Amino acid sequence: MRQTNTLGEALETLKLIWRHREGFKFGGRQINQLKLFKWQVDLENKIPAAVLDTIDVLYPEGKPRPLLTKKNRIATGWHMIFTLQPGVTFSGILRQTEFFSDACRAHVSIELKGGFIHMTVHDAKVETYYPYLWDPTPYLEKMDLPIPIGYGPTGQLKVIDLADLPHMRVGGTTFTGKSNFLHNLFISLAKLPYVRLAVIDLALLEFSYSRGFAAFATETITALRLLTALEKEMHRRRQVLEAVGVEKIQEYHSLMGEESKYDLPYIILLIDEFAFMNPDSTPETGEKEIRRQCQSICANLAALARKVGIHLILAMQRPDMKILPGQLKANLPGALSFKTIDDVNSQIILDNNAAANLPDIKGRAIWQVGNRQQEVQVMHLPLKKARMILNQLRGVRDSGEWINYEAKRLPPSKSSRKASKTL
Ligand SMILES: Nc1ncnc2c1ncn2[C@@H]1O[C@H](COP(=O)(O)OP(=O)(O)OP(=O)(O)O)[C@@H](O)[C@H]1O
Repeated sequence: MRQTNTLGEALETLKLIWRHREGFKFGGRQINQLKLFKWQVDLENKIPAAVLDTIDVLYPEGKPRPLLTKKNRIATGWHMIFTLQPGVTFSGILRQTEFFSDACRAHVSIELKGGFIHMTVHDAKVETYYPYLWDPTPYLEKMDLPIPIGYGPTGQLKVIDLADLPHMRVGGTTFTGKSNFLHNLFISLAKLPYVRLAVIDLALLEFSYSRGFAAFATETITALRLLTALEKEMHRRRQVLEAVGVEKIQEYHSLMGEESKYDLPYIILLIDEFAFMNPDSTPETGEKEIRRQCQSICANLAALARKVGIHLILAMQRPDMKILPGQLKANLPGALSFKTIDDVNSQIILDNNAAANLPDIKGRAIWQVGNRQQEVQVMHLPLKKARMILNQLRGVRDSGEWINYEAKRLPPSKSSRKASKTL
């Protein structure tokens, strides 16, 4: 009988002997078929076993505990359903998510559905590199603002509709891929002819290539002017929608026809580094006031602008509670976090430690909406390629600034509208 070296080989051999019902040797020892079969089953059940062990530790014997009623192997890992016993609460289990993640060495999401606890353990592996390749066309039938987030464990590209989301927060320490993602986002949105972009680049993240295509500010004083113009535009749009008796920009577009997407385009505001708007990090009174106003307009836009088609993406390296207070965070429901330097930073962005435990892979991040999360690998878009794509878009689009925030003129001129439609 042959000697096996690896686990894979051992399992292959198992299949063979199962058919022929003979004993065989593994590592020099005679293993009986039944033992090996049990070993395979144990391996398969490693995750549910880790979850049950964690429950044993968290809910000592004799005390009420969640009871496993169903487990299924799914493409991305395991899905388990638990019944809630009297004395066990959903929020109590949710608070223990980190323990389950640690025990399974995988991301765990927990939800309450129909009175049952649904736990999903994502133990599938994510590939380490994907180049930027993005065509929004197949998504436009169902989505207004499709954006690619990254590839998940199944090798599927996670695409979301920013129009539904409606705002996002992006975190992660330096050199992990945050800027790359923002360029992904910018270029992907620039491909949509009924989108206008605004960038506040306080971190000087090389967004200067977007000048003339997007409204652009690199200092807090110009950022304040830009934000003020956007806030006015938000109020103007609310009146426009009110006048025709609709509540949301989508209803306006469907009532007034495709053409109206160019009269009332979506506006996406991208801010990096949002923490530079913290008034407490400057001693100058004048600058403090500018930052305070910037922050307050951002909070207003996050709370009120989604229905009128203005969407925010706020990126930050080291957020704190002052820069991302609970209310603002609640209004930015989509979160993408690259690796953070510690649990505290991960907690601020995601409300859990998942981003601190990410592997050291550039472009690897956690995508989270509510308590659903998944690990993704963001596509790599080198700056040179971003510049090249934008230059091609400039060729078919009006390259004049669509928003003259100094003069507070909005929305884009007729000429830019005509040019956009040819894209
Ligand atoms: N998705 C990705 N795939 C492969 N490489 C990536 C990816 N994202 C970023 N990189 C590479 O990792 C390095 C850091 O990326 P990036 O500048 O985006 O990080 P960052 O976190 O924004 O850093 P900083 O805040 O200092 O600008 C770059 O060399 C970039 O080319």
